[in-house]
Amino acid sequence: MTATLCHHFDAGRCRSCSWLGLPYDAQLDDKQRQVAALVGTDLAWEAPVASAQLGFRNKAKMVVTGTVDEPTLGILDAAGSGVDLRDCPLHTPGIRAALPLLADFVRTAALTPYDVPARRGELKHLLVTESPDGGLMVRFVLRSQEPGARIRKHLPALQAALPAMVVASVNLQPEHKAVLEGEREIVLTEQETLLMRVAGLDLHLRPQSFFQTNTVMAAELYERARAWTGDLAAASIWDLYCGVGGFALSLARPGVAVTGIEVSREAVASASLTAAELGLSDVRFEAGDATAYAVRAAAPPDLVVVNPPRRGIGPELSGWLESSGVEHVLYSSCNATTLAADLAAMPSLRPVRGQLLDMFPNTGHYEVLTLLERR
Ligand SMILES: C[S@@+](CC[C@H](N)C(=O)[O-])C[C@H]1O[C@@H](n2cnc3c(N)ncnc32)[C@H](O)[C@@H]1O
Repeated sequence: MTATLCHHFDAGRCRSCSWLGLPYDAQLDDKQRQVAALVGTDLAWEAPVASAQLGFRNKAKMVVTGTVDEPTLGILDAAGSGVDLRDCPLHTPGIRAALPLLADFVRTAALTPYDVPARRGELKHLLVTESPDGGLMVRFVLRSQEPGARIRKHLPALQAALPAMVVASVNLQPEHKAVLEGEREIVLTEQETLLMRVAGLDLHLRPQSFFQTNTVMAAELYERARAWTGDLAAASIWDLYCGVGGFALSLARPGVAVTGIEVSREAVASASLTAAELGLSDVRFEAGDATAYAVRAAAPPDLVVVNPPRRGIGPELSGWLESSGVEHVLYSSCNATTLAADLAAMPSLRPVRGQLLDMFPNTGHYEVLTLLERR
């Protein structure tokens, strides 16, 4: 077999990048064919936006296994054993440089890796996010607070070795189940948010808030949202599933009422902080369910942006959009199959413009932005 860009893939240790064996141009062509087949061929498709094939992933979600002296940072294989992927080439350079130092910290602070079958140990995951300017947010997902004092004690030494780490926190995930993180977060640093400079905005990101995993593609997405909707003369905009407010804040203009709705309170707090810093008094964010907000609203806005998780917006919200009278919808989707199902439930809203953005190179996944117009 021809060598790919990743020695873990070639050795069969990690197959997460299942398309790595395909040349990058062929990956993009296949994705474009697939999205056109699902969403339609009678709209104006713009050329796909290519990503860097490596070094693009701004978030590492490392399962920690092994022992205190020899921790493994990576994934679990089919047999449940840890596979060390601390040099995964998808991660941004700052994350790659930080992971060996964090492995050293596991030893120094004596953080026993969690042993899934034995249900013993403390440190479950290390979650690391890098901002475009090289700042790092490091989160220790623990079973209990037991190692908390040791983390605090040794944190100054870690900060000295890793000055890019501007936010550090502990997340408590006491349950024995396959979820990445729990509800309780304890921020250990004075700084509580990572500043993500994207598309000319300084977006605050608190722990427990979603951010697009490919910062360059996120910027492309928000810039397109601005360009595609700039001449729609919308006086009111909703950004449903708004996260830390990337779309809402990109579309904010004096005199335009923008409302962002998002289920994560931490993301809403992040977005509200950015809006306040920018002095945007017409922009507000609210924690809640996107569908519930829409169906209870007194009147629909002129433009709705939706950017749901992989499951899509579902029949209730698409049914509401169909009958709402909303003139334009900007739908950003990471799953063209659920996008196609949602579009089928909104026959009065016709896709007029579409573009694939390669948020997830080397896999079959991608982001697709579509502008829908009422017929
Ligand atoms: C794909 S992310 C998009 C975030 C944001 N638009 C961005 O550009 O970063 C989907 C977001 O939907 C939120 N979410 C999930 N279910 C939700 C619901 N029922 N109502 C509102 N927000 C929800 C998630 O917390 C997440 O922040």
